[in-house]
Amino acid sequence: MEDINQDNFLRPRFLAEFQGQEALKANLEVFIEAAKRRKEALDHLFISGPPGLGKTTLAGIVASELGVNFVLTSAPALEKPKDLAGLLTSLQEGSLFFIDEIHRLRPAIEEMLYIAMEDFEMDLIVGQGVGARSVRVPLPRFTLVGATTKPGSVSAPLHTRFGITIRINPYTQLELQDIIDRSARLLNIAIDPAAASLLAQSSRGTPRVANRLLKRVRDFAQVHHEATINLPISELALSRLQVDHLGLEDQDRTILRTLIEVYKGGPVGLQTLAIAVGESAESLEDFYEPYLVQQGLIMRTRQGRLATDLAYQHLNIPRPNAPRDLFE
Ligand SMILES: Nc1ncnc2c1ncn2[C@@H]1O[C@H](COP(=O)(O)OP(=O)(O)OP(=O)(O)O)[C@@H](O)[C@H]1O
Repeated sequence: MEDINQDNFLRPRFLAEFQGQEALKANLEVFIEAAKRRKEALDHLFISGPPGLGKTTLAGIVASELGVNFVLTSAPALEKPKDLAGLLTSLQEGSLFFIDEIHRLRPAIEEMLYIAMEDFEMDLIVGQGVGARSVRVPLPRFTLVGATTKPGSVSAPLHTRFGITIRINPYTQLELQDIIDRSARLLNIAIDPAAASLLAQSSRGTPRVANRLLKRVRDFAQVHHEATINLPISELALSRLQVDHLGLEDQDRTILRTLIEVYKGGPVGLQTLAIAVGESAESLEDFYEPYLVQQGLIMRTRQGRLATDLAYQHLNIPRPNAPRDLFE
């Protein structure tokens, strides 16, 4: 089980500690400073990007930089309008209200949020039975931060109510190396540049993965009495963790191997492939596939998923001649 407190401990609190994403940070700095000078709540902020890239971290940083309180929830936790009403009434002037997975809001909750975002008001039902009536109550001016891994699934009316839109893209190798160096300093362990570089390369462009690998490699270093995380101990740890030089783990390779060996490289439908590898279609599509596609190992086509030449090479499986080759 991951140490949650330690994860929080590694979480940057201010913009200056948030590594990489320079263009995005520079813009945010301006928006935060302007809101502070006007003594107004920041405009509603929409953050999209793959999991583990720092959406929650960034929202917390914005709250710290603004010096406002941070209220955090996620769309699946908001089952009934009263769940949202409870949180809205707990907000203070300028509060940052963070809703994770905002693409999963129920329609009734989304409608309620429109009024809260636009008019800073909320409809409350008072009384019971035939005497029940709806009264509109004012809310403090707050900033809604909506985060999602699936911006395309957010309804247009909701999306257009956000004044600031940010997309976090996967981190570069150098940015990840900086994140690993910072985390190693905080964890009080030395790391060689070559080892940091290998871990960065194996981190799938994702700080959360980088921190996880660092903590596991630290375990190997400590058990092997190494005061510094060096290249050999990192290589040993990654091979024991079955993480290869592209950052693929066992299940990633199972997906590729199934596609190649069972379905002759595809095309095969998402559902069929998901069942074959024992995953839900959603987790295959949202969690595993984006990185495999980004690395050029899988192609998404209308007919289904295809393994690329690179996938065959990566798994060291000879690619059978394509039919057209037979006629050449
Ligand atoms: N830019 C960064 N610099 C340093 N550390 C970072 C950065 N971004 C993320 N992290 C680290 O990565 C971890 C994951 O970040 P976070 O939980 O914010 O990701 P997320 O994108 O919100 O994930 P999810 O989409 O699953 O909610 C954090 O604990 C933090 O330590």
